[in-house]
Amino acid sequence: MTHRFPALTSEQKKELSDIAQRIVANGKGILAADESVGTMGNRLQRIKVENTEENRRQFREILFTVDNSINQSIGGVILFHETLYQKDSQGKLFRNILKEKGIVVGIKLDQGGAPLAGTNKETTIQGLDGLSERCAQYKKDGVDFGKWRAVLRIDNQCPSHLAIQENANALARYASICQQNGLVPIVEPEVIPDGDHDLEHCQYVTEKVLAAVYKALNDHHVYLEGTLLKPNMVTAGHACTKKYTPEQVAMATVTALHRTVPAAVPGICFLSGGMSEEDATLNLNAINLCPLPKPWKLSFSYGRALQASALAAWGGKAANKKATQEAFMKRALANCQAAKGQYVHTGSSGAASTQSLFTACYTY
Ligand SMILES: O=P(O)(O)OC[C@@]1(O)O[C@H](CO)[C@@H](O)[C@@H]1O
Repeated sequence: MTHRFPALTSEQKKELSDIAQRIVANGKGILAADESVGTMGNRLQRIKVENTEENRRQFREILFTVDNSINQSIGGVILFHETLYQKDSQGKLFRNILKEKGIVVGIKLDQGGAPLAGTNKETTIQGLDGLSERCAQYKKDGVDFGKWRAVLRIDNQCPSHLAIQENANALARYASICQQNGLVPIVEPEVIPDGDHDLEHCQYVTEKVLAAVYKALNDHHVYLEGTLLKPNMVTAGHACTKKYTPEQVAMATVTALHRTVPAAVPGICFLSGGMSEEDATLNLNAINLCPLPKPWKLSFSYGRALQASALAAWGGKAANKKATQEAFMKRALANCQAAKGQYVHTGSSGAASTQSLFTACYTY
């Protein structure tokens, strides 16, 4: 039996649960700034900026050197490997800038998709080989949490039983390896919004996926108090003609979570999945106001929905630093309010904040 061979000591458990709780304390959420080089290239292309290491560094320097009060709304930042070792223009490591603000540093650990033969173009995620060594090195380099994104698609015969089981098992194996190395695993099974399915179908699939993930985490003896979940909100497919209110999205989302995610999990930080910045905030706010039991913190781990206005304001020009930081701060604050169910939409959002950020088949 498991209790005879404990996976973690009580000190290790305490460290993990302290880290997880710090990240989501008081309405704080996560800035997902872990775009791979290719994904960042797509973002920069839209604002006509070349995808060089220096341009990626410059944009991220602007985000990370925002006023210290950002630590009231951002508890953690997920970095890509390259960014973890980059410095600001004064020669200070980004990770130290973040830590001095009291922000927990995280790292993307998955290494992209591989096809699952015999399925309708489904994938599993790679990166388990050598993961323990990578985690150990990252921990030494000041990282306290990891992220692994599994992608599941709703389509003809999808997600298949194989894709659900395989991705759940990889997420659980990753989570176990992270915890052995002192990193809190962010477990991200994303049901992507591609397709014309309705809200009810997304809820059905999301429940199946989350139930499989928590079964696998239990099988792998993962300490749930030292994890965070990063799921999709339950929404209709991007091409669905029927539109749903934030309250309907919230009810479907919290129902799915309530049925599948144990109360031992300290926080659920949603991904934004191509929603506009404003929709991501309004939906999060409605989720926190949803009249169902909510034993976990319900917060955000947004990539696009925290950076779209900031990227548009920057446009690759150092002179736009102030406007960029203001745009970022505004979204961070709005989402922190939404994580407490206190966001009030004023109607004064900039154009960029209401634009859909959807990318078809957003796989890596
Ligand atoms: O959906 P969003 O909020 O833009 O991004 C969610 C996310 O998991 O997907 C991206 C691709 O892996 C990551 O950069 C990011 O952490």
